[in-house]
Amino acid sequence: AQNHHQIQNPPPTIARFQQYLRISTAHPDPDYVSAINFLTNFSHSIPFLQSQNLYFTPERNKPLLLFTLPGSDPSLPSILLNSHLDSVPAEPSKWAHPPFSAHYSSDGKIFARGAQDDKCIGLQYLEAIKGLIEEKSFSPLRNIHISFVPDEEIGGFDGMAKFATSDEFKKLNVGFVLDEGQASPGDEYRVFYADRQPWHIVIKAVGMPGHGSRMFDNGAMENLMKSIEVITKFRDAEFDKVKAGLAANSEVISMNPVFLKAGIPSPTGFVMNMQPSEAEAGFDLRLPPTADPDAMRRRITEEWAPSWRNMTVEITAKGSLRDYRGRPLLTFTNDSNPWWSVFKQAVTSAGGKLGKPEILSSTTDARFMRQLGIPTIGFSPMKNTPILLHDHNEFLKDSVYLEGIKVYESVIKSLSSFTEPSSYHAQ
Ligand SMILES: CSCC[C@H](NC=O)C(=O)O
Ligand SMILES: [Zn+2]
Ligand SMILES: [Zn+2]
Repeated sequence: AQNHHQIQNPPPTIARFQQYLRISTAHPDPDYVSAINFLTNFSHSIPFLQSQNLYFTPERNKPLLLFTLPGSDPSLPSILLNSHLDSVPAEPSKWAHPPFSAHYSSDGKIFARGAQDDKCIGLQYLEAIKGLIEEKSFSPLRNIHISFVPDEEIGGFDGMAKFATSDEFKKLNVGFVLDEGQASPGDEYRVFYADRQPWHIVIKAVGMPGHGSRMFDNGAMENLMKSIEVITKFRDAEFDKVKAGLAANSEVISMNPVFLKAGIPSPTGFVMNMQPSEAEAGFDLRLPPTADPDAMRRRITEEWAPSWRNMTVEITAKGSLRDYRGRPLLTFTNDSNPWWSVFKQAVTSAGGKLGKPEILSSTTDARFMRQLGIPTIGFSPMKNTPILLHDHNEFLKDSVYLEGIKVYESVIKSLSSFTEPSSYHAQ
């Protein structure tokens, strides 16, 4: 039985989280303006915090909100805390509570699209800064920037991609970035040092059309089905490594069909006795940061879409696999990266434990900062929480949310006040 009791008088911190969650920034029609107004209003209660809106599209319909808390030594590289404003859509009829109602159940769960991905972290950054300033013992050395960016869920091309390559961004002199991670069902927080790189692949087959009763070679459907067989073998081999415990999901190459398009339409569906002369399939492929992209391209063109079988393929890499120096897009999580050590220590001293650093299965805006060579860690402090991003009934528990604010207070305090990477940068 579903719990329909709702907590009526939430504490202000939870009420603010609910308010942010009630603004629908779901695609395809995200209300960025209301989200930014809400965040800006809240920021007025935080002393010293400066804000600006940035626009990178000619229509100015995809605003980016940037807060800055000035440090006492602005010559040091700054830290950036990033979250995205947008969400994926939700199917309300499949949810126990409306996805934009932020229902607060009597067992402390806040249900909403975006509760985990990733409105929690955006507001937690601000709450942490507010908490630190109210304590009065907070005096950051470095500038702290907090960005709320549009369009992450659709690739970030009009959001973080444009911001990261802008003059405004360059002026921020960012030395270290925290971006979103994922919930952890266990006791340890998860932490991510790389994303996988998405490729969109569309394979097209052409072939002889003919009567549905005739058996002949080289029909478009037959050619596409042959490709799908080969691709399925590759997919199984990759997935078997995961099933055998030899690799994590995010350490292999994933390849999943996302659309099939063929057939001759008729008023009642498809013409059933004609073999079509064209057929098409789309795939979502994800490469771990150390994969060999050239070998992958060869495999696709030679084995999956061979021209001798009248096949063509379009491969669209949604970003790059290497940074501007030609190095894989990954952030070191060892002592060679002083930011990492400070971050880890700060989580620990707030009573948190970090799991083994992982590659993220999916793809975030972090890749645009790693592309610039800026160390970037994916981290959303949610432990003992089922992974519900992009799922029905996405929720976060109040206690987890509040504990996350404490973790960020510790992390922000440590990162903004340590000195070492000035020399690290200068060398
Ligand atoms: C083409 S980049 C797509 C980014 C997207 N991010 C979150 O889900 C993803 O599919 O991983
Ligand atoms: Zn996200
Ligand atoms: Zn997402």
